[in-house]
Order: sequence, then C-alpha cells, then structure tokens
Amino acid sequence: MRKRIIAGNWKMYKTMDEAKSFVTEVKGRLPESDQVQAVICPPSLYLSELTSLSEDSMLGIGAQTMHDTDEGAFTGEVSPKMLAELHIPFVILGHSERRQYFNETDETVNKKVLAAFSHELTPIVCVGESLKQREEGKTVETVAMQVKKAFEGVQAEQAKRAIIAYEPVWAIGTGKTATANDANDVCKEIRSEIGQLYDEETASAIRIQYGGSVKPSNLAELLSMDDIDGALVGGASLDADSFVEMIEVASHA
Ligand SMILES: O=C(CO)COP(=O)(O)O
Repeated sequence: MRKRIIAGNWKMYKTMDEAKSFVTEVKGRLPESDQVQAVICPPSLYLSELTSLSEDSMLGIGAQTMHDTDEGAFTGEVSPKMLAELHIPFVILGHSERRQYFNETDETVNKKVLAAFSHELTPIVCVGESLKQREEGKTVETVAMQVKKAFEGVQAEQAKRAIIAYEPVWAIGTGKTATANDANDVCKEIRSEIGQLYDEETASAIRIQYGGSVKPSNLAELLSMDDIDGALVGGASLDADSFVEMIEVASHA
C-alpha cells in the first residue's frame, strides 16, 4: 500500500508572519495517521524558519524549485546542497509555471531530478499537458515523454522513492478539475510508462499525485481512484482549515 501524500504548493503567497501562524496552527491539528504524509512547500525564504517550527510534527516541508548544481554564479538561485543542509525532504521540480515563465525544459528538469537524488532529496516531478495538447488528443504522448525525459539516468531504487505530480495545465488555478476518471486514466499511463522504463516493482512503488483545482470537496473522489496516491494543491492549501480538512479526508478516504 502506497502512503498517500498531500502537498501544498504555496507558490508566491503569504508573508512570513502568515506562514508561521499557519504552521503553528496546523501542526497541532493534523491527524496521527501513517496512511498520509502532509507537506507544505513555502517560498524558499521561509524554509529554514518553518523547518524549525514544524520539527517533531507530522508536517513535512518542501521547496518549490532549486538549481541543479551545488554552487556557482547563479544569482537568485537556491542549490540542492543548501536544501539538503536544511534537511528539506522534498522539492517540487518542473512545475508548469516554472516551465512557462522560467524557461525550464525537460532537460533542465532531468538535471534537477538527478541533483535531487544525489542529495537524498525526494523530487515531486510535475508533468501535464496544455489545453491545446489535450484537444489534439496528445495528452498521454506528452505526459509519457515528460516522464521519460525527467527520469533519464535515474536508477530504479531512486525512482521508487520519487513522486510524480500529474497536473494538467488547463486545470491549474482555473477551478476546472479533470474528472476523477480522466485524472486516473492519465496517472495509470504514467505508472505504465514507469513500468516500461524500469519494472513492475518500481511502477507499483512510485507515488503519483493529481494536481489542479483540488479542494476538500473533490479530494475523496480523486483518492478513491487506484492510481492516484495524493494531491499537489495550490490555492486550497493556503487556508489552514482547508489544508487540515484535506489531510483528514486523505487519512480516511
Ligand atoms: O499548481 C498547482 C499545484 O502545484 C495547482 O494549483 P491550484 O490547486 O490552485 O489549481
């Protein structure tokens, strides 16, 4: 049985005070469940402080992106070595907003995935088709290619620990969710791609999240699907009540 993972991607939201209040409130309200892992990914400026605040709680902390090298003249960037030093367990890589606004490509995502594993960070690798690709019937082809390229050079033992987030670009921040069946169909294809790249054991170990307008009211149905092991949540993860409710749903559903 794969452990579920609900991760909040805060994007560029919250002041430091708001972030600290959220963690202080939420860490005491999370259900004690070994069925679900709760993670928030705040802006990198807050990682250190929130890691200390969440110590000894069920709340994990992740980064939203990172560079692929340990150090260098890369103004504004944060390195995998820096995240590892802070004991940050997770890092989101290749989010569609990074691909769209910050020139990330399948090649750079692959370099970052390899760098994450070399520092024992668990990557949350984002893939997903645009509306145009979906309308042209290219969803599976697009997503399978993104997965294949992201995992180039990654060993099976590492891939088993990875998390893939299937986020159809047209469903992010739009209020449009893929139906649970449609989301599951694509997650199943992703698992099958991992099976082809590696083996059955790796395919059944890897965790696949759905992302795109997930909220407490639609989470249970998504999680009832065989190939959906969790969610990567934007807007609905910013509110403490709604975040806690999603963790409760995931611990029961
Ligand atoms: O991009 C997302 C999570 O990474 C999804 O965002 P929303 O949940 O706001 O649609």
